[in-house]
Amino acid sequence: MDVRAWLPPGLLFRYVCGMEMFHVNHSTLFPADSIISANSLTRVYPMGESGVAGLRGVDLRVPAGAMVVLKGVSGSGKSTLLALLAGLDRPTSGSLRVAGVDLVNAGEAELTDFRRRIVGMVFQSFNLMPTMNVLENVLLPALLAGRDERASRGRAMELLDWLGMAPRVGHSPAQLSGGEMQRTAIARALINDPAIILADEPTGNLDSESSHAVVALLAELNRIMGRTVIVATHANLADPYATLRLLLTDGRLTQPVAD
Ligand SMILES: Nc1ncnc2c1ncn2[C@@H]1O[C@H](COP(=O)(O)OP(=O)(O)OP(=O)(O)O)[C@@H](O)[C@H]1O
Repeated sequence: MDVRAWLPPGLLFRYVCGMEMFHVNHSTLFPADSIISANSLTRVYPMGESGVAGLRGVDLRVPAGAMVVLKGVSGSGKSTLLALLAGLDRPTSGSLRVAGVDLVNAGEAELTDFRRRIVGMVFQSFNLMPTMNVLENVLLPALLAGRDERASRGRAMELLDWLGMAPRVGHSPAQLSGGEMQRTAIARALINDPAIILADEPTGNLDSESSHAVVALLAELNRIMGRTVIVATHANLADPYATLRLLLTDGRLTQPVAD
């Protein structure tokens, strides 16, 4: 599905022609190197005597500007890997560099800064703040990052407008459909202009039409706006857009397929 069929009329022109908020092509910021590189990455969750292995030695290179589709059955380690890439969790052993940041040795302040500026996350369960309206949810990461409120409000409105959410900015999450909640979450993920979008089962709670729209949107963020996108999913919807397909099996990467 082409996102153009889904974008509100009139917005496509501004979007394709380069709105001010999408002027950075991040693939040019990390030209020579992989934006993600991991060696022997492991994560063992403390439990019982031996612990539970979430990842068992993952080697990974992701070129800047890639559209990665990460698959694997339930429990294979997809969420574990995304949490490490997002700096939400630390590996037990191995090395991990994302956008030039050493996520194994980074201090807490550097990690917080990394989470705020480098990555944007989209979750299956949306994770919107129920007491905040749509605009406030989108603004939150910008305010936490210490950005100018007035400028951020303008950017949030542009993003929400682009995502067809302008009529809903004052609504609370409980008043939204699943697709609208996910579009709000995508706007929130983009507010700090991250180089990398990490999406963990972003269509898991959506109907078929909204699922297609969200996947197409992520693909457009990759293709037109140069974001590196990693989508963990059971579904096949994102496959046609992938430039790199990865399969996790029991905590190990198997069958990396580059197009
Ligand atoms: N906090 C935790 N404590 C203990 N074990 C965990 C924890 N999180 C994940 N695991 C275990 O690590 C392994 C990988 O889990 P993970 O959630 O990464 O898989 P997944 O592929 O994302 O699964 P799903 O598709 O169901 O979300 C599983 O065996 C899981 O039980």
